Amino acid sequence: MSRETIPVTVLSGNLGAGKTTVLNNLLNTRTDLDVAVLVNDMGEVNVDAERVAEHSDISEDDEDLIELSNGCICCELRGDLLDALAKLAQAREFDYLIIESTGVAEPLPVAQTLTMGFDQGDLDPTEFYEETGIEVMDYYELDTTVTVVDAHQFWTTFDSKESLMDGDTEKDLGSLLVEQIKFCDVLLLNKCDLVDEETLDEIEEMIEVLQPRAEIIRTEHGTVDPEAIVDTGRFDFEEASQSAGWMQELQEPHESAEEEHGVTSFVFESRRPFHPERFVELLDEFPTNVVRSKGHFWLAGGSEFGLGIDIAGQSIRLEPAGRWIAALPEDEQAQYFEAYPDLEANWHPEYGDRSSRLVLIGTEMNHDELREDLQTATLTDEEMGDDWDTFEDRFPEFDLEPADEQTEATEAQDAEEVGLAD
Ligand SMILES: Nc1nc2c(ncn2[C@@H]2O[C@H](COP(=O)(O)OP(=O)(O)OP(=O)(O)O)[C@@H](O)[C@H]2O)c(=O)[nH]1
Repeated sequence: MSRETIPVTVLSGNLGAGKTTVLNNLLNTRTDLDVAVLVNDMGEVNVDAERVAEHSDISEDDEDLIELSNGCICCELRGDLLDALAKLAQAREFDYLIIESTGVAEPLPVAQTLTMGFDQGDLDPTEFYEETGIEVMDYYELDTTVTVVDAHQFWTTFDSKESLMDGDTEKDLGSLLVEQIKFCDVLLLNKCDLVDEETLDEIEEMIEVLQPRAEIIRTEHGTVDPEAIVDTGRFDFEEASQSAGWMQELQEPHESAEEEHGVTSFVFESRRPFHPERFVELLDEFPTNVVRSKGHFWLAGGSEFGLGIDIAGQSIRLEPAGRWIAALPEDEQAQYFEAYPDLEANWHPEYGDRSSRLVLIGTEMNHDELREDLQTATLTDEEMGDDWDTFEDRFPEFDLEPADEQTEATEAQDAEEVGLAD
């Protein structure tokens, strides 16, 4: 396949709607396209990029996977986005680009950045651009904008708008959802497995009012025919640039996601395991303004493997996140030490690589308080010396096969949607 410009699909959608799931499904569906991926994440740790690397053929060291972390490509990282794309196109040839934006990204400014390059009112030219003069439009062409909507969380997120209507001009996740719905060529109404038919019809009616133009596709677990979102040719610059928001967006200076939506993120890291009972209690009462949390953690008593955690709104999903390197046979450990030179520096003499790392994203979060709550759910000095198997444990049991027989497929089957409160 050869063309003058590389077509681009941009995936947007609220926090936890299923963008990474859609992307991974797409990458695992064979097409004749050589696809490159750019993943943007709010946190300083790009968990989404890690999950793409884990669940598809693309690895994190691969030049096909570009990560932009610690900010949002619709606001403070617009210049970085342009630089990264220009450098990527210069470095290698590929057929198609997919961009996964953060859950707080507005698709309209992302589309403007891709179609107008540095020619936007408030975007300062970067050093790279000053030196090379390369414009993103020399290489790329926006093909399809896709918004993934979480059907299960739809009304909760949508209604959160009403509480802020009383003269409060600050934008909230509800208005962000509306913006994401309004600006797209294809809308994937995802998580349909969690919602009854009647509710789905109601949601669709509302979406059609907000967005009469887009194709709406109902999906479960992000499964969609690639042809519906890749190389559709649906994005129309003329039409988009005449939309009410386009000019307004160009005239207003961009605020960061934090200023505009009150969204912040932070990373919690610990080299101590979580206490199974206290951590469950914390998750049962998890503050509702933590909209999204993802990462992996170490649970006292679970010395073999880490657990992946994925909280999106009210749903908590846990799955084995792979065996600790410290739990592998010595010859396999040696291979990891060779491949990852940094591993040794972070190796604990007794516990090896066992640790927890969670990214939390939310609105108006009190970082110190949350950090302290999480800290309190890890073992105390005294408990570190106790027999960890005697702690009460309400976490689901996961059986992993012996290390050498373990496959990604069996890990995926082991994922459990949990209601820990039950
Ligand atoms: N039941 C159900 N769960 C889903 C579906 N799609 C995705 N999920 C789960 O929802 C959670 C969030 O999915 P992601 O793909 O990470 O969502 P995202 O939009 O990339 O999230 P952010 O990058 O944080 O904005 C994960 O635990 C998924 O496994 C679905 O259709 N049904």
